[in-house]
Parts: sequence; C-alpha cells; structure tokens
Amino acid sequence: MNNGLLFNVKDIFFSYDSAPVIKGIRLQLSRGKFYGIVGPNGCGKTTFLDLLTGSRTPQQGTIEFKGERLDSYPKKRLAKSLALVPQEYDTGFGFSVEDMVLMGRHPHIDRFASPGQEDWQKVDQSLELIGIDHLRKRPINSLSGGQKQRVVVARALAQNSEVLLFDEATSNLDIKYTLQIFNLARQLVDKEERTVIAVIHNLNLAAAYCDEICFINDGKIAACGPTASTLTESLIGSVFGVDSRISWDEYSNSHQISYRYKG
Ligand SMILES: Nc1ncnc2c1ncn2[C@@H]1O[C@H](COP(=O)(O)OP(=O)(O)OP(=O)(O)O)[C@@H](O)[C@H]1O
Repeated sequence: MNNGLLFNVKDIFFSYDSAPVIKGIRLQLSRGKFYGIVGPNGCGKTTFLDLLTGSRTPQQGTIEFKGERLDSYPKKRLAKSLALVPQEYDTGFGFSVEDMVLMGRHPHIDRFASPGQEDWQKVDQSLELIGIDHLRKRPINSLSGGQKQRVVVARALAQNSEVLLFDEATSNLDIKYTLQIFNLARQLVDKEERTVIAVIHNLNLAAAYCDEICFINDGKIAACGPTASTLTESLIGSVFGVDSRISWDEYSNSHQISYRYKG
C-alpha cells in the first residue's frame, strides 16, 4: 500500500462560517513517528486535529488514512485506530475514573455486549501506567484539573490505537507528570511503532521529544520536517513574533530555546 504512509492530507480547506480557518494544507504523516504540531493561538491546530480524526470534514480537498478516504472510513474502525486526547473534555456526570477509562474500550466492545477480560486488563494497565490506580473509584468530578487530564490520557491509552492525537494533553500537568506522558508517548513510538501527533505549545518539549515538527500559521503549514532542521530562530521569529536563541543542551540531549519578548 504505502510504505508507512498513514495520513495523506491533500490540499484541504475548512471554515466554520464564512472565514476560512484551514487554508490549503498538504501534508503526509508516516507511521512510527512523534509529530509536534506548533503554532500561535487560533492558527488552526485543534481544527486540524479534528479534521485528522474525521470529526470534521474539509469543504475542499481530502484526507486519506492508510490509503482510504477518511470521510468514507467506517467510524468504528477509525475509532479503533485513532485516539484523541482533546483540549477540552466533558468529564460527564457521575462517572467514576474507571468508567471513564473504560470508555476508551468502546470501539472494541460489540454493541449490547459487556466489557470482557481484555477490556478490563487494558483499563488496569492504563491506570497503572499513568499512576492513577488509587483514584479508580473516585467520581471524576471530584478530581483536580490535572488528575482529570491524566484520566483522559489513560482513556486514550486504553483505546490501544495505533495513532494517538494529543491536543495540549499536558496543559494542566506539573513538570513531572508532563515528562511522564511525553516519555510514555516516546516509548510507544520507539517500542511499538505507534504514531503520536501532538499539539504542543512548549517548543522546548517539542524539541526534546518530537521526530518532526510542523509549524502551522494562519491555517497553512509554514514548515514541516525533522525537528533539528525545522526548528530555527528565524521561523520562530516569523511564526510567533518573538526573538529566540537555539542551542544544544547536553542535559536534555536536545536543542533548547531561550526567548525574548519583542514588544
Ligand atoms: N466551533 C467554532 N466555530 C467558529 N469558529 C471557531 C470554532 N472553533 C474554532 N474557531 C475559530 O477557528 C480558528 C482556529 O481555532 P483552533 O481552535 O483550531 O486554533 P488553535 O490553533 O488550536 O488555537 P489555540 O492554540 O488557542 O488552542 C480560531 O480563529 C477560532 O476562533
């Protein structure tokens, strides 16, 4: 089929109303890579992830997933393949943590059937991996913002999909749990050849963890490619409007950026 090609995004345009938000994106994303999607507030990152998951459909252009058009892909098959950690999540009313994580198994459970042993195993594994097993019986609405976000990440892990899409999945987490999630994602890519596509505001995290970085600016791809060659001071300046210096950092074993506000 496609030597590792997962998403083939062909000249897509999308608008919510009359003003276009996605203005002609052409992009190919391959299996077994960690992609960072970066760009200024309101440039279209969440909209782009929604288009990749098929929850929105471009008005022009097409997206293919593994060689088939996304808009004709059977929804259940798609849900087995793609797990999203959204930027905003409805934690529902009266659900416990384990109910919420079990929702990640829904694509794998037949209609009218009950969850089986494998489903509960995946729930247990995900709770343990994220380190929230002790919270499993707690009502989700009684948790802190960061705890809720970790539950939503655990739900995505329980889905056991080949692609994980993170929309600022660590925005409420302290530095330890942020690194935990990024390390976990990196391991899924390295050991299981899964694919991670993550919207990330912190460019230093993107520099430390991503194989490739795609800059979106005003609904278009400003640049996309291997992290080391794509992340440049001039691109950061033109896309974000700040001054920066990039240097090699031995401690994190990655390029890291310092910034200056340009008033
Ligand atoms: N449901 C909606 N209806 C109308 N306009 C929308 C809707 N959702 C987003 N927009 C607009 O589309 C544009 C892109 O929004 P989007 O959420 O994709 O940006 P983003 O890059 O993810 O931003 P951020 O970094 O702030 O999360 C913005 O101008 C936003 O106001």
